[in-house]
Amino acid sequence: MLRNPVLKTVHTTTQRYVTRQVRDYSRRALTTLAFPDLRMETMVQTTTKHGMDVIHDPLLSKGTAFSLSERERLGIRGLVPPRTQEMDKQLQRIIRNLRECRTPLEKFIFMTALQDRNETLYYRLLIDNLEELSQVIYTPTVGEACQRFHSIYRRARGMYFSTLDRGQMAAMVHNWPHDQVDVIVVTDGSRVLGLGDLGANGMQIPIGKLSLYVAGGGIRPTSILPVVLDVGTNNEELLNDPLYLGMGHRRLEGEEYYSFVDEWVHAIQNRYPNALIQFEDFKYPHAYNLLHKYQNHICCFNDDIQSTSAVALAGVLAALKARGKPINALNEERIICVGAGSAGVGVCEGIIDCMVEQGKVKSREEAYSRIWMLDQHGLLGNPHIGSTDGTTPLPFGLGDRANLDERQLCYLKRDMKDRMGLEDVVKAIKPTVILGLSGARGVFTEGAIRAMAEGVEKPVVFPLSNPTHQSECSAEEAFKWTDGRAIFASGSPFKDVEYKGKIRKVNQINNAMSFPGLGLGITVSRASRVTSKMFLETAITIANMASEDQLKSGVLFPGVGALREVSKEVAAKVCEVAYEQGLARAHLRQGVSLKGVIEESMWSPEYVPTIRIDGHI
Ligand SMILES: NC(=O)C1=CN([C@@H]2O[C@H](COP(=O)(O)OP(=O)(O)OC[C@H]3O[C@@H](n4cnc5c(N)ncnc54)[C@H](OP(=O)(O)O)[C@@H]3O)[C@@H](O)[C@H]2O)C=CC1
Ligand SMILES: CC(=O)C(=O)O
Ligand SMILES: [Mg+2]
Repeated sequence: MLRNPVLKTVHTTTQRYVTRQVRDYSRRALTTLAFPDLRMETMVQTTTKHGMDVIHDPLLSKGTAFSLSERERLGIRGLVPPRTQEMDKQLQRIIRNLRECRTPLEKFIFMTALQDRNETLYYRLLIDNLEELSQVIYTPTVGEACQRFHSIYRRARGMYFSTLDRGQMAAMVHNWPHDQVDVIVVTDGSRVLGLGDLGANGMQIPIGKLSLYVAGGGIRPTSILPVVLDVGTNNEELLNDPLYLGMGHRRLEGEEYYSFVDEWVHAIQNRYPNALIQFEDFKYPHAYNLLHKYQNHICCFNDDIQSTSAVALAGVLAALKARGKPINALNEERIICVGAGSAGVGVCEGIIDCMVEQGKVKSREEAYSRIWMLDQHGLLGNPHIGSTDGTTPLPFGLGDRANLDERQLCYLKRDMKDRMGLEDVVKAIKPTVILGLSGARGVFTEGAIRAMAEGVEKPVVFPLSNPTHQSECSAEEAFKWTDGRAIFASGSPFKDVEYKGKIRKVNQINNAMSFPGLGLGITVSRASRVTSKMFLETAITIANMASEDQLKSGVLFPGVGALREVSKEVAAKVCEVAYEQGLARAHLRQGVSLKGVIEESMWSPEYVPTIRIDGHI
């Protein structure tokens, strides 16, 4: 009889399926530690494949590392070079070849080819060189890879649902070859990083994000699913490019759009009811509308809104600590946010939630008064100031600000002139923190940052837009304009800067620091929903990870190189919240250490000692 509560609750399916799960080497740790009833010490993976099919399956292939007896058993004797070479030798060769690639895009193509040949080796290489290679498979290079997707396309990965597939999605989801999917990243490609509408080319984003789930969060490579919802594109260049691989029509909008997404959500829910769905790079306001539509009904979140908010809040809290202030003094900050879209509003909502939670503001309205928000027209201010009748009380006519929605209107400053430029806003309010989520290169001007630096000893300057060339300012500019005093973080990596003979530390604030841990925590606890408390606690967890010495030197929290460590901490906190909020469906035995379970649950890229054909001994 099956007594594993996770398998019992989650997979109300056949004995054959459950047995396959338990035999899966990569789940061994989870079932062993959390659920000793199902202790399986097997080191064997079975397959129905044979010969070349084994070698060409990236999830099975060991390349040159197949042992002689395995080669015999799997019918691949003579199909690979004779000398058995273990992973360390393979890594040496791969790294040598990778270093010979001349451009970041060549490295990207090289990494993709490796992933297509041998996923175990791909993830080993990625984990061992996470800081360097995250810049290849993720931001900034992934941006160029998306722009060039239709030119560099080689091999299928992930699933596409297009307008050709209306009415077919429920059947189509069964084309995906894996019965268990834990994490899905889905985009409609409408706002890819700061690069705009890239249509179906956006597929590289879910693929890159999911690689980080595996490498940084220990999610199994067989349990991830990258998805593009191809609802068309409004990108003229792509529409006119004969090599473009997506649908050649303009984007669906309105009811047609939302019913398309709804069909997909239902189809996915039907096949993978427990999978975590991450909405990624949907343009504003679709991003918010979809989040609000689904967040209380399925296990989902929006990465740009929510996990960006967690990691940006972590950065701001850690910056308070670096300035010697307690983290519950957030309400004393004066914050400018340049960008009033999904990420800008999402990040500011997270800051507001935190101020309210800290109890130092009397109301949510008071918290809003601490944040000044700008969009591409300038400050969200009072359109009546400066007119002949500057005293007309709002909301009687917002003029051409009427397009702002209720989320953005909360930040509107009735006592300040609408559309003030950044430098004027800085001079008027003397900010302590400036956040960039605009996707617009260079909007943190020299004048604005210099003016900010006059009013605060340690200005917190976070240009968070991606990829690098869309950043609101560079690290070098920020340190130069603040005379080296900035506490700096960017969305894509910059190198540390030497200014006046001293190394100034650059931090990376990217949602990649939070979503792998979140996904791990959700998967281990089998939480049914993702809640705002999970993001708040994620932020506090990350904010508390740097040592005093690191904070003093300008390091706010560990970098991408330490992502697995960060993910363990985040996952433990997310699990804790899931149990506290009654959302967890995996039963933990009394006395079991949560961190221990999480650590043992993390998939690690090692070749399974023995691969065998199903049914053979
Ligand atoms: N570091 C990280 O982890 C993350 C970074 N990001 C980055 O944030 C950026 C924005 O993403 P997102 O919010 O989803 O995009 P949206 O398109 O939803 O929002 C962009 C916002 O920026 C405003 N904007 C555009 N140009 C300017 C300008 N010149 N000056 C001031 N504001 C401007 C827009 O104003 P208007 O509405 O008037 O057009 C809009 O409010 C992207 O570059 C993305 O890469 C996003 C998520 C995570
Ligand atoms: C990092 C990320 O999700 C973005 O720039 O959109
Ligand atoms: Mg994104």
